[in-house]
Amino acid sequence: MVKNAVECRDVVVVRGDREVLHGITFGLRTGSVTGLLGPSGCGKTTLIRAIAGLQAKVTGDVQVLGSPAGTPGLRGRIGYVTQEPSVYGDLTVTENLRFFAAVLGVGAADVDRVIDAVDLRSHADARVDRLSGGQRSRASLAAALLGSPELLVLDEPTVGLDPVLRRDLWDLFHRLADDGATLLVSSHVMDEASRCDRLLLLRDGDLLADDTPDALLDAAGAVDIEQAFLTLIERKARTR
Ligand SMILES: Nc1ncnc2c1ncn2[C@@H]1O[C@H](COP(=O)(O)OP(=O)(O)OP(=O)(O)O)[C@@H](O)[C@H]1O
Repeated sequence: MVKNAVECRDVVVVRGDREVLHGITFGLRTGSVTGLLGPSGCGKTTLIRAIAGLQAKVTGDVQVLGSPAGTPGLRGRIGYVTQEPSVYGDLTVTENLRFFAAVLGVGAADVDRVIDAVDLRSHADARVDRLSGGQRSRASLAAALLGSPELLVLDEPTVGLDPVLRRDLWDLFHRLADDGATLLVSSHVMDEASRCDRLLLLRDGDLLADDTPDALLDAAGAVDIEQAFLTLIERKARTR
């Protein structure tokens, strides 16, 4: 088994005529939940897309499950949830999942498993365009869970969810990691940080920190991750 599910080395990404990631290096340990945190526009989606193999103009090295990102054989081994719902509005939750299961060549039994995993059983027969925003994003997450991918890259999966659902989803992420999956979960909500095994703090395309939540708090002498983030920014500004 590869020890790190993802290895990024000196990753630079240009979008339009701007460099938006400036040389990012980190690894994601197999079987862990890593939070990718940082303010809007700092490059979280871009980094996730680079790992999913969907981002143009990437230089440096992005290794995913032992192969370069974007290698065709990786497709069925990665679950990627974008910020936009990736399910069809005019189909029910179950119809969507049966369709994606067929595309992936995954058995129908998996459809029931993922519906229960995201707690959508009561809306399994509802059309997706009649679901709330949070229910729709859970339907997208369910689609990404089909086939039990080894790596899950989730772009802000908990936006718009109430605290109980957010807690349930984080519990699900940890259960998946306990079963061996590796998860990278982006968020701009700093209070989600404590739920992660490890954190990547991104700012303006640079990696400010790569550590456990506790180690980050200790290093910054902070009581919460938001304060730790601000302390790290101030320290970085002083060393410039
Ligand atoms: N299609 C694009 N063309 C050019 N620049 C882009 C494009 N998409 C994003 N960018 C720029 O790349 C930078 C990083 O964007 P990205 O979407 O990765 O940030 P983010 O941290 O995910 O933000 P958010 O939390 O708001 O989703 C931003 O400055 C953004 O303006």
